[in-house]
Amino acid sequence: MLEQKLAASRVLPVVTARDVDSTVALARALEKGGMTAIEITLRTPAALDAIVAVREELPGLLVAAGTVNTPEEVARVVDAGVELALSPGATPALLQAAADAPLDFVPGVASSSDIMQAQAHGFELLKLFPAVTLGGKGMLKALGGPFPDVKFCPTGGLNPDNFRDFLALPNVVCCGGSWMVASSLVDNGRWDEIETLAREAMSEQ
Ligand SMILES: O=C[C@H](O)COP(=O)(O)O
Ligand SMILES: CC(=O)C(=O)O
Repeated sequence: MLEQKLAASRVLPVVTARDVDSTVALARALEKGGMTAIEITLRTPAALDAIVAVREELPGLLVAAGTVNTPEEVARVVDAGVELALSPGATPALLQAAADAPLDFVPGVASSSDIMQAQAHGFELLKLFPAVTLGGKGMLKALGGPFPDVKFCPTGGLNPDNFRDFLALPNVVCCGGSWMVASSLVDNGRWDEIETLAREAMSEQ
C-alpha cells in the first residue's frame, strides 16, 4: 500500500535528472545509503529516460515521477511504466486524469481549498509544497484539525536539521527533500558523500 511504502522510505529524494548515467549513479548511491524510493522530476529533457533506466537498473527502488503537472504528463509517465507520480500543485484536469490512470498519485497542495479539491477526487495522501515557506510544522498541526484523515509528504525547505521534527507529526508520512542530491554533489560525482547523506537521513537519530 502506498502510505506504507512511503512511510518506509522516510525521505523521498527529489531529483533533477541532468542525464541518464549520472541519475542512475545517483540512484545507486541513494540505495546503497539505505533509501528505498526516489522522485525523479519531469523538469529536464533527460527525466523520462532516466526514470526508465533507474527502474531497469535498480528494480528494488520505488521510482516515482515528480513535477507531473498535466494530464499529458500523467499519460507519458504511465507509458514509461511509472507506478507513482507526484505534483507540486494540482488542477481539476490533472486530478481527474490521475484518478483515472493506473498509477498512484500524490497531488501537491498549499491550502485548505487545495486539500478539499484533492479529496473530492479521492486523494488523501498529499504533498504539502513548499512546506516550510507555507508554515511548516505549525501549518501541518493546524491542518490536522479539519482534515483528520489526510496525510502529508511535506516538501520544500526541509533539511537534515528539521526533517525529523516533521516526521514525528502524526499526519506526516514521509518528507521530500533535495539536500542529499544537491547539484554540487551530483555534478562532481560525489557518490560516497551522497551515500553518507542518504544513510544519515535513514537513521532514526
Ligand atoms: O523544488 C524543490 C524540491 O521539490 C524540493 O525542495 P527543497 O530543494 O527545498 O528540498
Ligand atoms: C515540488 C516537487 O516536489 C515536484 O515538483 O513534484
